[in-house]
Amino acid sequence: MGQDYATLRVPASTSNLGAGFDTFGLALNLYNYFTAQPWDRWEFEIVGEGQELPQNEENLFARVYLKACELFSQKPIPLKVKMKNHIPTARGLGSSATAIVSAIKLWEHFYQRTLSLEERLRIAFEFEPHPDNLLPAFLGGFLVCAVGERVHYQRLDFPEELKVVVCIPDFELSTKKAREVLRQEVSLKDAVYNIQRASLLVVSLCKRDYQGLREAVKDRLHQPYRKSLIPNFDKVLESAYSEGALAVFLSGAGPTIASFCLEGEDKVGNAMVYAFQEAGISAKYLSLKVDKEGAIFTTTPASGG
Ligand SMILES: Nc1ncnc2c1ncn2[C@@H]1O[C@H](COP(=O)(O)OP(=O)(O)OP(=O)(O)O)[C@@H](O)[C@H]1O
Ligand SMILES: N[C@@H](CCO)C(=O)O
Repeated sequence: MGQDYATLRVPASTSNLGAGFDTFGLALNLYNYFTAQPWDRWEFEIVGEGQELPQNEENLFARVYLKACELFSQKPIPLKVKMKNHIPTARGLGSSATAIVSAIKLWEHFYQRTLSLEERLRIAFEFEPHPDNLLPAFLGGFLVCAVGERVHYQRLDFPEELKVVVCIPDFELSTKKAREVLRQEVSLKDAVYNIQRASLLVVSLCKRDYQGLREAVKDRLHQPYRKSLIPNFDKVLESAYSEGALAVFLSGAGPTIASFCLEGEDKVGNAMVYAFQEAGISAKYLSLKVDKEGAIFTTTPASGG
C-alpha cells in the first residue's frame, strides 16, 4: 500500500453536444472530491449531492475499486471514503464518471501502480461503456472519442470565451432509462444529418467561428426520443436561444440542458429555469467554464467548488 491518505478532484462533464452522440465530451469546472484512506472495513461519508447513494460496497466507487483489485489480482483492502459532491446525480453531468475515475486513480495510488489509459478504460467500461463522460473526467478539456478495438481520442482546446450555462431540473433521469427510449436502427438520412452537424461543430469550435453552432448541435439520434422524458424541452431550448444563446442541447442523457453563450449567461439561465417552471418543474442554472485539468490529486481535503 502507498501513502495512506489522498484526495482526488474530478470534474463534471457535458456530453454528446447535440449531434455527437457517445462521441463528444466537455469537462466543466464543477467538481466532486473523493478523500480515501485504507481502513479495516468499507466506510462512506457523503457530503452535498448524492446523499442517497449506497454507503457500503454497493457504492459505484467501491465496485470499481474492487473490480480493479480483481483484474490485477490484488488483495482487496477496504477504504474509508469521504465524498464531497457538487455534481447532482443522474442529471447528465457525468457524476457516475467521477466515481469511476476517482476509484481507478485512487486504486492506482494505494496499490502504487500506474495504469495506461487503455487499462483504465478497460475497468471503467465494465461500468459505463461509453467514453464521452469518462475521458473528460480523466483528462479535462474537449474530447472527441471513437471506440473500436481500442479507444481513439483527440483532445481539443475549447474556446475560453464560451461559457456553458447548464440548467438542472429538479428530477433525476437515469442514463439507463434515457438509453432505453432510443432506436437501435436509424435511417441513412438521419445518420448523414448527424455526421454533417457533428463535423460542423468540431470545425466551428476549432476556428472560433460560431455562426453555424446552432445548426451544429441539431440531432436526430437521441434528443428527439429523449425529449418525451423532459417536460417543456423545446420551450427551454427556444427560451435560451431567444436570450442570445449560441447553441442549446441536452447535456449527456439529460435531463440537464446546456447552452453555449458568449455573454448574457444570467438571462439565458433564468429563461431556461422559467421555461421548466412553466411545466411545473423547479430548476436551477449554473454558469460554468471548461475544466482543462481533469482528475487531479489535491491537498484540499474534500472541499471547494
Ligand atoms: N458521485 C457518485 N458516487 C457514487 N456513485 C454514483 C455517483 N454518481 C452516480 N453514481 C451511481 O451511478 C449510477 C448511474 O448514474 P447515471 O449514469 O444514471 O447518472 P449520472 O452519472 O449522474 O449522470 P450521467 O447521465 O451524466 O451519467 C447511479 O445510480 C449511482 O448509483
Ligand atoms: N453519451 C451518453 C452519455 C450518458 O452518460 C448518452 O447520451 O447516453
